[in-house]
Amino acid sequence: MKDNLTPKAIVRALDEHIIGQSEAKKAVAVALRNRWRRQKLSLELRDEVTPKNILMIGPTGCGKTEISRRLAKLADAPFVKVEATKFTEVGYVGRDVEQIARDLVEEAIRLEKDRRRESVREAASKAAMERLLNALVGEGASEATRASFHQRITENAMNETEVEIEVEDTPSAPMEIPGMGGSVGMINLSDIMGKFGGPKLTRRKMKVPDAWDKLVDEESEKRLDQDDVARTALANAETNGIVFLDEIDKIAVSDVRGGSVSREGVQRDLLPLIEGTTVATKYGPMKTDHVLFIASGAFHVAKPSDMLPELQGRLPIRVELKALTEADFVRILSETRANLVAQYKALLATEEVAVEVTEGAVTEIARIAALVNETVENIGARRLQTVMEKLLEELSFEAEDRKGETVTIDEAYVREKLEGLAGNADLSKYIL
Ligand SMILES: Nc1ncnc2c1ncn2[C@@H]1O[C@H](COP(=O)(O)OP(=O)(O)OP(=O)(O)O)[C@@H](O)[C@H]1O
Repeated sequence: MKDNLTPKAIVRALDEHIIGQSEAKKAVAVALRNRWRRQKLSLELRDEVTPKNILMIGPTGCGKTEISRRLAKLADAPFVKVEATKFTEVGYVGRDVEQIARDLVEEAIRLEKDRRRESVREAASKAAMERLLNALVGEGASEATRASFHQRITENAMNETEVEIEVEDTPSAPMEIPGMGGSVGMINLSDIMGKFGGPKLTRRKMKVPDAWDKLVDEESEKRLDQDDVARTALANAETNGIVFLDEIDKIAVSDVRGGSVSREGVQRDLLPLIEGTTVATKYGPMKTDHVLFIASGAFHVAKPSDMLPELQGRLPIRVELKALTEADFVRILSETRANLVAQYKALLATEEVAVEVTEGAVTEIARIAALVNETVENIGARRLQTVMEKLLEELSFEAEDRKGETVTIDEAYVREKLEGLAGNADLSKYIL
């Protein structure tokens, strides 16, 4: 983690994307900084300092996931989101919660590979191009022919051409080893194959751009030190991993139909993971002691005190997030980086349609989104997405006929497209 990511710097960075919710931002910023601080301690003390996990309480669509995801991105930390209710489904067995740790490691592997691919990209691209050219013109072709095909490929002139290349067989779905139960026994067939005489090769026909991607991928993989990737990723998951446990309130409440046992069961199963345990993964054992858990829920029905006392104790930091208001919606649409308005503008600009959205239009969009949330169902800022999509539906479809035009979206435009829908609860239920 970068030294300059102080709590204040983290909050500032989050402010660029998320409106309000300052209490939650502060809490996650401190939690993240504490990890950096922990790394500075003596080994003896370092082991004693465990993360202070966070419980976020707030209605749907108010920024709980977004804050956590952005935090992880900022820190380059492996992040997984899990719905706690997933484990109450039929067929659930206690050990399934360990899959969370395995997913975290997989995510860490993905991050680590992405990071390292950059350094092998040049060599991998070169080798991939050689293989692609061999497949297209044969190994014996003259330098001139190769050069001419090379140029056509890079100029996208061969995007529709099909080519047959020899590639590693992509692994089929993981195979379960009978008797080992749950996902512990999930072993990838290709992992076994890899251990016995290298991967299987097959010939496959595909379009040139797909072949290119596949070959670059293979050539990059070859150049990565897989053992070192696994070692680094495992350590990264252990010290920097963040798990977002959504809908924790849904497993806290008792169920009159007898679901309470399994819900309490899930809480019990989650406990060791949060307290710190060692989970077997395909890259080696992973300790969960220092993983940061952010649990979240609306807690409309259940209260945090309905959770098992041990679990409550493991989520010592409580923050409340507020429901978003019409004024927040205006700010989300105009102040956040890469906001929805900017996104639609950029998308339509690719078709040479210039879109201008007036301040009045933004206010009106926010008003309608808040109105529909109030009359139909409050889904928070997610409503902005459905409203914006509806507003621009027609223009998005007809863009090809409006090349070169500038379209101004003002208050009247928004009213014309949306007012009838917003005023009618039945209609907006289906359409907005
Ligand atoms: N405070 C906010 N500022 C900016 N955008 C927000 C804010 N809250 C939510 N959003 C946007 O709304 C969408 C949904 O938000 P998010 O995923 O954080 O919901 P949530 O609070 O985690 O709800 P749930 O518990 O239902 O998952 C995201 O696309 C996010 O960008």
